[in-house]
Amino acid sequence: MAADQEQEQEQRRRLLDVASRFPLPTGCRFSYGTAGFRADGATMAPAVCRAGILAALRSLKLASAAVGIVITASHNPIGDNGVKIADPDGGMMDQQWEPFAAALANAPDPDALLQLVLQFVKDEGIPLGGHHTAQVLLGRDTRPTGEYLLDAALQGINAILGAQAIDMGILTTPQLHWMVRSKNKGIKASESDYFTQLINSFRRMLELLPKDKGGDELAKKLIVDGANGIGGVKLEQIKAELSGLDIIVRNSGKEGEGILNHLCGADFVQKERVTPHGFGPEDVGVRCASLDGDADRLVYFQMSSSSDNKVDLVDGDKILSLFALFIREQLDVINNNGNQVDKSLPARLGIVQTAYANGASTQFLKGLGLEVVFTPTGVKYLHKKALEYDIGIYFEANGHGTVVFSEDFISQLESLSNDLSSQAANSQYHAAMRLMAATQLINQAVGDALSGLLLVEAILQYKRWSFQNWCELYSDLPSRQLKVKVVDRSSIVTTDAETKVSQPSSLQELIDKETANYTQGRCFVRPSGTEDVVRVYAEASTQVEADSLAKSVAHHVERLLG
Ligand SMILES: CC(=O)N[C@H]1[C@@H](OP(=O)(O)O)O[C@H](CO)[C@@H](O)[C@@H]1O
Ligand SMILES: [Mg+2]
Repeated sequence: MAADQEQEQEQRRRLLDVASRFPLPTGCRFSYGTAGFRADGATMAPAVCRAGILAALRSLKLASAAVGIVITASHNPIGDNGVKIADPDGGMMDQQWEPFAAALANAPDPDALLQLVLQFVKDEGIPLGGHHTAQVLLGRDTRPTGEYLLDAALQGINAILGAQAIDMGILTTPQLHWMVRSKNKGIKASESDYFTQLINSFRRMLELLPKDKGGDELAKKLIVDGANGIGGVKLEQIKAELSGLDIIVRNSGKEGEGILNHLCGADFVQKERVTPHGFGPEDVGVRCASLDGDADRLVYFQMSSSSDNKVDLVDGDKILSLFALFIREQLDVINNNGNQVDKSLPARLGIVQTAYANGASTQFLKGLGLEVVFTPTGVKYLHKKALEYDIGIYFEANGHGTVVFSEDFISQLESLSNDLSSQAANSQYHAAMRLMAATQLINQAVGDALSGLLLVEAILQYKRWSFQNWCELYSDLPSRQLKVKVVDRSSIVTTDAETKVSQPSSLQELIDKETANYTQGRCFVRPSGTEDVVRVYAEASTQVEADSLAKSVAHHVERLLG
């Protein structure tokens, strides 16, 4: 008993101590947004330290399963930084804990922080006190504030008795998510295990290419814009082992090549539709890809003319469409009744998008007879929805997405592959093996630009499609995104997967009225979860109309909300 009391005292002392080491600057208010806490990197230490405490508590709550902490601000400017927590399955932290995360980050002083933790631990039945262990894996991107914030996170984790922090180093965000997931599955979870899985499954995909398909081979050359972030660094490490591809990394993050996310990266290319820094007329007609600063987003582009820097863009919606076509084709081959072997693989295939998905993509996917559903913005919503299917494919238009397969589906696929293995020349067998390789290649924890890129490359080779073939799958409707600064963005409340404003109610009426003036008009507004702005999105049949619709709605937002 005395020992227990001593531990309890020690636990309290540690929490008070760490909180006093990271006082909350006055006027600072953190909210757990679309992707965790984000702000100017120099102000983030208190929030990151408290995220460390939270991650350790989460691991304690979940029977000591490994939990992850990623220190990154993704595509945001180099001065920003952020922190988010990965759950044991490698996905985003359960949203039920977000209010506690925010309350903890905003606890005004050490006493308030201690009381908050003790109350939460009691309410949630968390075994705090040193009898149980907790494990937290940490990763960070290349930002200059990363190391300092990592230290803050370590101090937060170490403030919880029994918690162990494992620094996995400088990583892409999806690498850390993959490591957390793998560790909890009992699979080897080091960086080299991650690379081995990617390289081997990519090779496997190429070995399974049909030998007798006509058409041109895909050009081997691929130029990748690494956003001067961690993705380019990692790609440089493995590119020599990616057979069948000749990868050139630009904006690779090497000294002197440029600034993280500045005039480069997936967010820049997708929003501006121009070439990133470091690309020029000599690249016309070459297939190019662009990653964001922490390499969880991927878009493709190609310059069609040397006279300007405009690009033909393949965004997340078209990557999704490519994946959907490929997976559906394999399922069709497997389930085609004309096959020699009477085996089938029933699978519910679901496509998950957000309101930012180009209307033309949704129409295209629905036209294929696929089930398409919508969620609010943010991977935490899309991923969760995708898990409801045997195979769920989700993407945000900005290039963040992946494919998830249910355990049940994978085991059925495995047993089917075994049954068919005696018929190794059979097309059914090949289709099953291709799907198996895809489940290995794609990062099922979270969207991953590197694994996504390799799956794209394998599918383009499989289909013998050029960039142009892919790009012409459908034509995007012209669209425009604007940001509006308002006094309090939280005064906008949305509903119907963010497609409608419920408050202030007059705003939706105005949006409807404006939209009705445009052919194929669609428009919605929502408060950003990562920046202090309201976002306006508009689509219409011409660029001029899309611009004009976005502008007039932005004007209403400004007028109503100041
Ligand atoms: C329109 C847009 O691109 N929004 C992005 C952006 O969220 P906002 O809540 O819109 O700021 O950052 C998120 C995190 O990276 C990403 O998931 C999301 O798609
Ligand atoms: Mg990112």
